[in-house]
Amino acid sequence: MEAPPDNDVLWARALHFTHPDGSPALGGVSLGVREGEILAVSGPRGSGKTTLLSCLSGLVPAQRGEVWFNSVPVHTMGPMTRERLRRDRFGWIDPAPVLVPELNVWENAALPLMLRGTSRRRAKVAALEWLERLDIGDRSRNRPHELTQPERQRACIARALAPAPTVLFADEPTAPLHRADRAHVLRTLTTAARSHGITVVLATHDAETAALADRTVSLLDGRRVNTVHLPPVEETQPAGQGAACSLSV
Ligand SMILES: Nc1ncnc2c1ncn2[C@@H]1O[C@H](COP(=O)(O)OP(=O)(O)OP(=O)(O)O)[C@@H](O)[C@H]1O
Repeated sequence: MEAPPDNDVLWARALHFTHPDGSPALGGVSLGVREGEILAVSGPRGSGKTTLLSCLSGLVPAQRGEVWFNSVPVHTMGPMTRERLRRDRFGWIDPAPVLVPELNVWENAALPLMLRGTSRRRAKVAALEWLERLDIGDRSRNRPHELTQPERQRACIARALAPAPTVLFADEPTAPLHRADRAHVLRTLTTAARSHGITVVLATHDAETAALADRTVSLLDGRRVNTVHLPPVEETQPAGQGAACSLSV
């Protein structure tokens, strides 16, 4: 078995994934992510970005191929070990905000820290700090249903950053935000990642978002291609349809 390079925090080789209904999603994707790097995974809708992040993070095991985290094989781990790895070392941001409705905003943001064993008091301090940075400190005592969708997404981003994960998987993290909010939240996210040495794997079909990354890996139909030219997200229309793109393989 080929060993991953030492300076890659994540390394994947020949990942294949087919969904249970037979839909092919990844057709042999290999990549490396360096420590502290912000890597964009770009491609039009349905190109396999979410599936790739799910396999890299150990959320779902690829049917074929290898994933290594800090030179430890993830592809041979059992479900409990993968779960612990995700809880202790990884963060995840979904394209749509999902919060626990019974908890207020700071309790939601503090949850991953408390699951790692941090005291409630220290977790609260960290959660409030990140909520402030994301401009929703004044909503910290509200329940999720009292927030707007963009505010809920900011809370999810604070929740992902508060534990300073080794790797943050961000799947279209600014999808529910307005254009003006998007730039601010992305800047906060990338600045936080750089100052805390957090490695980010950022799935996006938006060229402007991908431009903030150190490097971009492009996907098309579950395979890596050299370039996918994506329009800024405002030019994609009508909503819900695949982004127009041109590619060079
Ligand atoms: N749960 C599922 N069951 C069956 N097929 C799926 C499922 N999720 C995704 N797919 C299919 O797998 C392929 C890759 O999807 P994936 O969501 O990984 O792409 P994506 O680039 O993240 O797209 P999007 O930007 O729309 O989220 C697509 O053909 C998609 O239709």
